[in-house]
Amino acid sequence: MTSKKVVELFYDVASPYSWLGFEVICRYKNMWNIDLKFRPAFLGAVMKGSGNKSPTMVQKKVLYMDKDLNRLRDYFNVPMQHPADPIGVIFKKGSLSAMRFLTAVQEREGGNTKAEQVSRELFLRIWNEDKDITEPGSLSEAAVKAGLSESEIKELLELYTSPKMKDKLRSTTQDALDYGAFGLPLLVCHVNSKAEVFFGSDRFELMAHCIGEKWLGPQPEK
Ligand SMILES: N[C@@H](CCC(=O)N[C@@H](CS)C(=O)NCC(=O)O)C(=O)O
Repeated sequence: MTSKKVVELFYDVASPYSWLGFEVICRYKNMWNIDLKFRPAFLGAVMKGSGNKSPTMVQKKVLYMDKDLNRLRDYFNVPMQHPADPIGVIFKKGSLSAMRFLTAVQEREGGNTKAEQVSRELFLRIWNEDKDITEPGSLSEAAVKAGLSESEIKELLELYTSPKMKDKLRSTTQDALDYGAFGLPLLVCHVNSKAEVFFGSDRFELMAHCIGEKWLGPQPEK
C-alpha cells in the first residue's frame, strides 16, 4: 500500500470560500489516499502579513462575489446564505475568538473529528444562520451542537484565551504565510517531499491531478 499523502487545509470560518473548500475536502478525505490535517488560521493576519487587501475593498469584486457565492451554493451543495451585514460580521466582529476556540478544540483532541464538527457548526452560524461567533456563549452553543460534552466545553472555554492557544494560532497562520498564502482557503499537498500549494476552493481538479487522485466534482457521491 502506498503511504498517504499529507494534505493541509488552512481555513478561517469568516471566509465563505473556506467553507466550500472545507466541505469538499471532507467529502474526499476517505475517498482519496490522503491524511488530511486541519490548520485553523486567521485570515486577517494572512491578509496583513502578505500585504494583500480584502476583495471587499473593491465594489465590483463584492458584486461579483455575491453572485459567485450564490451559484456556488448550489454547485457545491453547501447551504450558504449571506449575513445581513457581511462587513460588520467579517471585519467589525471578526473571527479571532472563533479561530482560537477551534485551535483549542484541535489541540485538546489531538485529531480532526471534533475540529471538523465544531468548524462546521461555526461556518453554519456565520454563513447560514447569521448568528454571532465572537461571544463565549456562541462558541459554546456551536460546541454543544457539534456534540461536545459540558465538561469538554468548560475546559475549552478556559483554554481558548490562553497565551498557548494565541501562540498556536499565530504560528499556524505564519505557516500559511510561509507557504505563500495571500488569502484562504489554502491547500498544501505534500508530494514527493515537495509542498504543492493551491489557493481557493476552485483548484481541486488540478490538486487531484498533482496527487494522482480522481476528481469527481464537488459532490462526488451524487
Ligand atoms: N477563487 C477562489 C477565491 C477565494 C477567495 O476569494 N478567498 C478570499 C477569502 S473568502 C480571499 O482570501 N481572497 C484574497 C484574494 O482574492 O486576494 C475560490 O473560488 O475559492
